[in-house]
Formats: sequence, C-alpha cells, structure tokens
Amino acid sequence: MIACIDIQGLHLGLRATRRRPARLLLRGIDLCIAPGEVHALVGESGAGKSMVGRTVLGIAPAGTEVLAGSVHFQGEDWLAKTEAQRRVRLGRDIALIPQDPLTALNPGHTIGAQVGDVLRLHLGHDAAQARARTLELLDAVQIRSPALVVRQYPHELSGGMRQRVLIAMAFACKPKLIIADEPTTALDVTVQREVLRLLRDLLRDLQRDEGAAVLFITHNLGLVARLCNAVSVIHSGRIVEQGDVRGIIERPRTAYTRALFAATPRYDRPANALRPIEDDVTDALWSEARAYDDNWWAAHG
Ligand SMILES: Nc1ncnc2c1ncn2[C@@H]1O[C@H](COP(=O)(O)OP(=O)(O)OP(=O)(O)O)[C@@H](O)[C@H]1O
Repeated sequence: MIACIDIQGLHLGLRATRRRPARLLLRGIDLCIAPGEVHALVGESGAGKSMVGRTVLGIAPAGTEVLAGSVHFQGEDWLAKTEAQRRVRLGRDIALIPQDPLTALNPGHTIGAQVGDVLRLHLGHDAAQARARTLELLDAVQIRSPALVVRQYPHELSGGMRQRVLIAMAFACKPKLIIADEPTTALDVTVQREVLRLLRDLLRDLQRDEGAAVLFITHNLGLVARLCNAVSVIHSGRIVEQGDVRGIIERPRTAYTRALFAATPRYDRPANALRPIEDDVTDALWSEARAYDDNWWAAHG
C-alpha cells in the first residue's frame, strides 16, 4: 500500500548569514502515515511539530530551507513540485486546520465568500452550487444559522464558530490528508470539548469514506489516546520515539516520553502528582542535538 505521506530524513534549517550562525530546526525526521491512519505528533513547545506540518504544506517560514530528505505524498515527490503545483493541491488534497482561527480567516471577506472560494477554486462550483454547498458544510459543522453566518465577517463570530468554519473549509474537498495543528488550543475548555467531538466524528467519516489520513499536531496526550492510532514523540527537531498509541502510552521506551507523559495533566490523576520534565532528561537530548549539528555542518556545511 502506498503511504499517504512519507517523510524520510527531513532536515530543515537556516543557513548562516552575517548576523546569525547556521541552525538546524528539523534533524532527520522519518514519518510515514498510511491511508486511514491518525498520526499524532507530540512534544513540548519549540520541539519542531509545526515545522514538520509547515514543511509538508510548503509553507515553512521565510529563510528556512529543506537541506536534505524527501516528502512523498501518495507516492509523488512533493518537494520536487513547484509552489504553483503545490498550491492547486493544497485545500483540495491536503488541508490544514490551523491553531488560530482568527488569523487564518480573511477579515475583509464574509464567511460565505471564503468557504465559497474553496469550492469554486478546487471543485469548479459555480456561484449557485457554491452557495448551496456552503450552507450544507456549515450545517455539517453544527453552525446553527448557516444562512445568517454566510453573510457575517470573521470578527462577528466567536472563536469556536470560527474554528468550525475552518473545519468546514478543511473538509470541503474531502482531502486525502488533513494536518490539524493544535486545532483547539486557542479555544476555551468547554468549546474545546465540543469542537473535538465534532472533529472526531468528521474525521471518522472521512477516514471511512475516503481513506483519509491525519497528522494531528498536539501537546495534549489525552487527545492522542482518544483520537489517534499512531504517535511520534518529537524533541529538538528529532523523533525520539514512534509507534502505535497504546504501546507507547502503556510502555514508553525513552526517558523523555516517560517524562512528557508524567508532566501531562490527566483528569484521573490529581494535579499535585504532575512532575515537571527534569532538566537532565532534556539536557541530554539537547547535547545529542548539538553533537548531531556539529557532524551535520562538518559534512554538509
Ligand atoms: N519563523 C521562524 N523562523 C525561524 N525559526 C523558527 C520560526 N518559527 C519557529 N522557529 C524555530 O523552530 C523551532 C521549532 O518550532 P515549532 O514552531 O515547530 O515548535 P512547536 O513544537 O510547533 O512548538 P509549539 O507547540 O509552541 O507550537 C523552534 O526552535 C523555533 O524557535
């Protein structure tokens, strides 16, 4: 079976300039996601989770560069494509559910225009088809008055409503890969729960009907246990542990994964039992990363 997305040896970095030294942000990421799989990418802030997602989407920050490695999407060499070739597939074959729903929507366009644009651009809908389908999509993400919401601007909606609109846009074209980048972090806790329930149901249907795969970027291990089949634990731009969710949650092999799990709040465990990640665990990983960098730049500098 061809993987939905197959990332091998991915190195992302910043080359040296007069003002700053060279730096690696991703250090040899291997990550393969089969059709139908929901794969979690977990790790602390700054570990490199978003960089993996952004590199796959072809929207890594300005100045960064893929220095080595490959990304294949459904067997196609994704990094060999031009930006224009990738752009026509983004939103249609690969969709993003971003972290911050406010900045992801265009403040100057109505919700109807923004959802409609996706349908016109990627599916060739005419105006009437796009209008009708937009109402259906908003209804599917449990927005109560779709006919009113299509005429509203993003600032007129709550954070939860905006995220539902983005979820509707992500699912609009029945993509083969969804990258969900901490999709509920910006929402308050009760809204988070509702949006997650919605997301879980929509993902289950899309997996079943289209064999879609999901890269679920999160630092919430509760979500990993509930939504995902496989997990990669990332630190300092490297995957430190990878496998099926149950195996890793029940028997984490590395000290870092054990520490990360112990530092994660759980409803069934009192807050005072939480243990911060000990410095010596992360210090060891950072010194491995520095040694890796020295070797890398010596060989590739
Ligand atoms: N625009 C940028 N230019 C250069 N380096 C960046 C940029 N944004 C982030 N980085 C660096 O890339 C590394 C990985 O960041 P990334 O955003 O992928 O972490 P993350 O695991 O997604 O964290 P978070 O959970 O906080 O979103 C960090 O060292 C960060 O400082």
